[in-house]
Amino acid sequence: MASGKFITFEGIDGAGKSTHIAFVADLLRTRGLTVVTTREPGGTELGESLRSMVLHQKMHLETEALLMFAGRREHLAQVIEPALARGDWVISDRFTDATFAYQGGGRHLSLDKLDALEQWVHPHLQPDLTLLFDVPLEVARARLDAERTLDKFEQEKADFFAATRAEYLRRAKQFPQRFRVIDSTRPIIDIQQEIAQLLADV
Ligand SMILES: Nc1ncnc2c1ncn2[C@@H]1O[C@H](COP(=O)(O)OP(=O)(O)O)[C@@H](O)[C@H]1O
Ligand SMILES: Cc1cn([C@H]2C[C@H](O)[C@@H](COP(=O)(O)OP(=O)(O)O)O2)c(=O)[nH]c1=O
Repeated sequence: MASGKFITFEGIDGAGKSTHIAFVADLLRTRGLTVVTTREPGGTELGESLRSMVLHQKMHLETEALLMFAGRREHLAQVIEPALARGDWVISDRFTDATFAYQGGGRHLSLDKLDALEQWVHPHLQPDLTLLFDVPLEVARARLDAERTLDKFEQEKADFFAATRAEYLRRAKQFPQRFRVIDSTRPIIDIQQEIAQLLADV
Protein backbone atom coordinates (compact mmCIF):
# COMPACT_ATOMS: atom_id res chain seq x y z
CA MET A 1 0.00 0.00 0.00
CA ALA A 2 1.23 3.50 -0.84
CA SER A 3 2.20 5.33 2.33
CA GLY A 4 0.14 8.31 3.41
CA LYS A 5 1.59 11.80 3.82
CA PHE A 6 1.05 14.38 6.50
CA ILE A 7 0.49 17.95 5.28
CA THR A 8 0.07 20.90 7.63
CA PHE A 9 -1.25 24.40 6.93
CA GLU A 10 0.18 27.28 8.94
CA GLY A 11 0.12 31.06 9.08
CA ILE A 12 -1.10 33.95 11.20
CA ASP A 13 -4.86 34.42 11.57
CA GLY A 14 -6.35 35.78 8.35
CA ALA A 15 -3.46 34.56 6.18
CA GLY A 16 -5.79 32.36 4.13
CA LYS A 17 -5.13 28.80 5.34
CA SER A 18 -8.73 27.67 5.66
CA THR A 19 -9.54 29.02 2.21
CA HIS A 20 -7.22 26.45 0.60
CA ILE A 21 -7.86 23.29 2.65
CA ALA A 22 -10.83 22.00 0.62
CA PHE A 23 -8.99 22.79 -2.62
CA VAL A 24 -5.99 20.70 -1.59
CA ALA A 25 -8.16 17.84 -0.32
CA ASP A 26 -10.09 17.75 -3.63
CA LEU A 27 -6.88 17.88 -5.64
CA LEU A 28 -5.46 14.88 -3.79
CA ARG A 29 -8.75 12.97 -4.09
CA THR A 30 -8.65 13.40 -7.86
CA ARG A 31 -5.37 11.45 -7.68
CA GLY A 32 -7.33 8.60 -6.07
CA LEU A 33 -5.93 9.24 -2.59
CA THR A 34 -7.95 8.93 0.61
CA VAL A 35 -7.73 12.22 2.46
CA VAL A 36 -8.53 13.08 6.08
CA THR A 37 -8.89 16.79 6.85
CA THR A 38 -8.60 17.89 10.45
CA ARG A 39 -7.55 20.84 12.60
CA GLU A 40 -5.84 22.03 15.75
CA PRO A 41 -6.77 22.97 18.32
CA GLY A 42 -9.42 20.29 17.84
CA GLY A 43 -9.66 17.24 15.63
CA THR A 44 -11.19 14.99 18.31
CA GLU A 45 -14.13 15.36 20.70
CA LEU A 46 -11.77 16.08 23.58
CA GLY A 47 -9.68 18.38 21.39
CA GLU A 48 -12.74 20.41 20.40
CA SER A 49 -13.61 20.89 24.11
CA LEU A 50 -10.04 22.02 24.76
CA ARG A 51 -10.29 24.33 21.73
CA SER A 52 -13.21 26.25 23.17
CA MET A 53 -11.28 26.68 26.44
CA VAL A 54 -8.01 27.86 24.91
CA LEU A 55 -9.70 30.18 22.42
CA HIS A 56 -12.02 31.86 24.92
CA GLN A 57 -10.65 31.61 28.48
CA LYS A 58 -7.78 33.51 30.03
CA MET A 59 -5.13 31.17 31.45
CA HIS A 60 -1.46 30.96 32.37
CA LEU A 61 0.78 30.82 29.31
CA GLU A 62 2.18 27.41 30.27
CA THR A 63 -1.34 26.05 30.80
CA GLU A 64 -2.16 27.24 27.28
CA ALA A 65 0.90 25.50 25.81
CA LEU A 66 0.25 22.31 27.77
CA LEU A 67 -3.38 22.20 26.60
CA MET A 68 -2.25 22.61 22.98
CA PHE A 69 0.03 19.61 23.39
CA ALA A 70 -2.56 17.62 25.37
CA GLY A 71 -5.07 18.08 22.55
CA ARG A 72 -2.34 17.16 20.06
CA ARG A 73 -1.54 13.93 21.93
CA GLU A 74 -5.17 12.87 21.63
CA HIS A 75 -5.32 14.03 18.00
CA LEU A 76 -2.26 11.96 17.11
CA ALA A 77 -3.57 8.86 18.89
CA GLN A 78 -7.12 9.01 17.61
CA VAL A 79 -6.84 10.56 14.15
CA ILE A 80 -3.42 11.28 12.66
CA GLU A 81 -1.45 8.13 13.44
CA PRO A 82 -4.27 5.67 12.55
CA ALA A 83 -4.93 7.51 9.27
CA LEU A 84 -1.26 7.47 8.26
CA ALA A 85 -1.03 3.79 9.28
CA ARG A 86 -3.94 3.04 6.88
CA GLY A 87 -2.07 4.82 4.10
CA ASP A 88 -4.43 7.84 4.09
CA TRP A 89 -3.24 11.38 3.57
CA VAL A 90 -3.80 13.77 6.47
CA ILE A 91 -4.24 17.52 6.05
CA SER A 92 -4.22 19.43 9.32
CA ASP A 93 -5.17 23.09 9.69
CA ARG A 94 -2.28 23.86 12.11
CA PHE A 95 0.02 21.56 14.12
CA THR A 96 3.10 21.97 16.35
CA ASP A 97 4.61 24.85 14.34
CA ALA A 98 1.61 26.91 15.53
CA THR A 99 2.59 26.35 19.18
CA PHE A 100 6.15 27.47 18.45
CA ALA A 101 4.85 30.51 16.55
CA TYR A 102 2.03 31.59 18.91
CA GLN A 103 3.07 30.48 22.40
CA GLY A 104 6.82 30.67 21.64
CA GLY A 105 7.04 33.64 19.24
CA GLY A 106 3.90 35.60 20.10
CA ARG A 107 3.87 35.01 23.85
CA HIS A 108 7.63 34.40 24.42
CA LEU A 109 7.38 30.99 26.09
CA SER A 110 10.81 29.34 26.15
CA LEU A 111 11.41 27.40 22.94
CA ASP A 112 13.34 24.83 25.02
CA LYS A 113 10.16 24.01 26.93
CA LEU A 114 8.27 23.61 23.65
CA ASP A 115 11.06 21.42 22.27
CA ALA A 116 10.70 19.22 25.37
CA LEU A 117 6.93 18.92 24.89
CA GLU A 118 7.37 18.11 21.22
CA GLN A 119 9.91 15.41 22.12
CA TRP A 120 7.41 13.97 24.55
CA VAL A 121 4.31 14.07 22.37
CA HIS A 122 5.71 13.26 18.92
CA PRO A 123 9.42 12.45 19.05
CA HIS A 124 9.49 10.92 15.57
CA LEU A 125 6.60 12.25 13.50
CA GLN A 126 6.98 15.50 11.52
CA PRO A 127 4.82 16.76 8.65
CA ASP A 128 5.98 15.70 5.18
CA LEU A 129 4.99 19.15 3.91
CA THR A 130 4.11 22.38 5.72
CA LEU A 131 2.50 25.15 3.68
CA LEU A 132 3.14 28.48 5.41
CA PHE A 133 0.69 31.12 4.19
CA ASP A 134 2.55 34.36 4.68
CA VAL A 135 1.06 37.85 4.63
CA PRO A 136 1.93 41.19 6.25
CA LEU A 137 -0.03 41.83 9.45
CA GLU A 138 -2.13 44.63 7.94
CA VAL A 139 -3.40 42.34 5.17
CA ALA A 140 -4.34 39.60 7.64
CA ARG A 141 -6.02 42.10 9.96
CA ALA A 142 -8.07 43.67 7.16
CA ARG A 143 -9.27 40.21 6.08
CA LEU A 144 -10.29 39.27 9.62
CA ASP A 145 -12.00 42.59 10.36
CA ALA A 146 -14.07 42.13 7.23
CA GLU A 147 -15.41 38.79 8.22
CA ARG A 148 -15.93 37.61 11.81
CA THR A 149 -16.13 37.97 15.59
CA LEU A 150 -12.58 37.66 16.86
CA ASP A 151 -11.39 35.01 19.37
CA LYS A 152 -8.76 35.48 22.12
CA PHE A 153 -5.80 35.15 19.75
CA GLU A 154 -7.32 37.19 16.94
CA GLN A 155 -7.80 40.11 19.36
CA GLU A 156 -4.05 40.29 20.05
CA LYS A 157 -2.09 43.40 19.09
CA ALA A 158 0.14 43.91 16.06
CA ASP A 159 3.41 43.16 17.93
CA PHE A 160 2.04 39.72 18.92
CA PHE A 161 1.37 38.85 15.28
CA ALA A 162 4.70 40.32 14.17
CA ALA A 163 6.47 37.98 16.61
CA THR A 164 4.25 35.05 15.60
CA ARG A 165 4.93 35.61 11.91
CA ALA A 166 8.68 36.02 12.58
CA GLU A 167 8.82 32.70 14.43
CA TYR A 168 6.98 30.96 11.59
CA LEU A 169 9.48 32.37 9.09
CA ARG A 170 12.40 31.40 11.33
CA ARG A 171 11.13 27.82 11.45
CA ALA A 172 10.65 27.79 7.68
CA LYS A 173 14.37 28.61 7.38
CA GLN A 174 15.27 26.03 10.04
CA PHE A 175 13.34 23.22 8.29
CA PRO A 176 13.55 24.05 4.59
CA GLN A 177 13.03 20.44 3.53
CA ARG A 178 9.41 20.40 4.68
CA PHE A 179 8.35 24.10 4.68
CA ARG A 180 7.09 25.97 1.62
CA VAL A 181 6.38 29.66 2.17
CA ILE A 182 3.46 30.90 0.08
CA ASP A 183 3.01 34.60 -0.62
CA SER A 184 -0.63 34.79 0.38
CA THR A 185 -1.15 38.41 -0.66
CA ARG A 186 -1.75 37.20 -4.23
CA PRO A 187 -5.15 36.33 -5.74
CA ILE A 188 -6.57 32.99 -4.57
CA ILE A 189 -6.39 31.49 -8.07
CA ASP A 190 -2.63 32.21 -8.34
CA ILE A 191 -2.00 30.67 -4.93
CA GLN A 192 -3.93 27.55 -5.93
CA GLN A 193 -1.80 27.18 -9.05
CA GLU A 194 1.35 27.33 -6.94
CA ILE A 195 -0.04 24.80 -4.45
CA ALA A 196 -0.97 22.41 -7.28
CA GLN A 197 2.63 22.57 -8.53
CA LEU A 198 4.02 21.99 -5.05
CA LEU A 199 1.79 18.96 -4.54
CA ALA A 200 2.90 17.42 -7.81
CA ASP A 201 6.30 16.90 -6.14
CA VAL A 202 5.02 15.34 -2.89
N1 LIG B 1 -5.53 35.35 -1.39
C1 LIG B 1 -6.58 35.98 -0.86
N2 LIG B 1 -6.98 37.17 -1.36
C2 LIG B 1 -8.04 37.81 -0.81
N3 LIG B 1 -8.77 37.37 0.24
C3 LIG B 1 -8.41 36.19 0.76
C4 LIG B 1 -7.31 35.45 0.25
N4 LIG B 1 -7.18 34.31 0.98
C5 LIG B 1 -8.16 34.35 1.91
N5 LIG B 1 -8.91 35.47 1.78
C6 LIG B 1 -10.04 35.89 2.62
O1 LIG B 1 -9.51 36.27 3.89
C7 LIG B 1 -10.35 35.83 4.94
C8 LIG B 1 -9.53 34.94 5.91
O2 LIG B 1 -9.17 33.76 5.23
P1 LIG B 1 -9.06 32.34 6.00
O3 LIG B 1 -8.77 31.32 4.96
O4 LIG B 1 -10.25 32.15 6.88
O5 LIG B 1 -7.76 32.63 6.88
P2 LIG B 1 -7.10 31.74 8.03
O6 LIG B 1 -7.72 30.36 7.97
O7 LIG B 1 -5.65 31.72 7.67
O8 LIG B 1 -7.36 32.47 9.31
C9 LIG B 1 -11.53 35.10 4.28
O9 LIG B 1 -12.60 36.02 4.17
C10 LIG B 1 -10.99 34.73 2.91
O10 LIG B 1 -12.02 34.68 1.95
C1 LIG C 1 -2.68 24.83 17.09
C2 LIG C 1 -2.51 26.14 17.78
C3 LIG C 1 -3.35 27.21 17.53
N1 LIG C 1 -3.19 28.38 18.18
C4 LIG C 1 -4.12 29.50 17.90
C5 LIG C 1 -3.95 30.14 16.56
C6 LIG C 1 -5.32 30.65 16.22
O1 LIG C 1 -5.40 32.01 16.64
C7 LIG C 1 -6.25 29.84 17.09
C8 LIG C 1 -7.28 29.01 16.33
O2 LIG C 1 -6.75 28.61 15.14
P1 LIG C 1 -7.60 28.54 13.78
O3 LIG C 1 -8.34 27.26 13.78
O4 LIG C 1 -6.66 28.80 12.69
O5 LIG C 1 -8.63 29.73 13.92
P2 LIG C 1 -9.85 30.05 12.95
O6 LIG C 1 -10.73 28.84 12.89
O7 LIG C 1 -10.45 31.21 13.67
O8 LIG C 1 -9.23 30.37 11.61
O9 LIG C 1 -5.45 29.01 17.92
C9 LIG C 1 -2.18 28.55 19.12
O10 LIG C 1 -2.06 29.61 19.72
N2 LIG C 1 -1.34 27.50 19.37
C10 LIG C 1 -1.46 26.30 18.76
O11 LIG C 1 -0.68 25.36 19.04
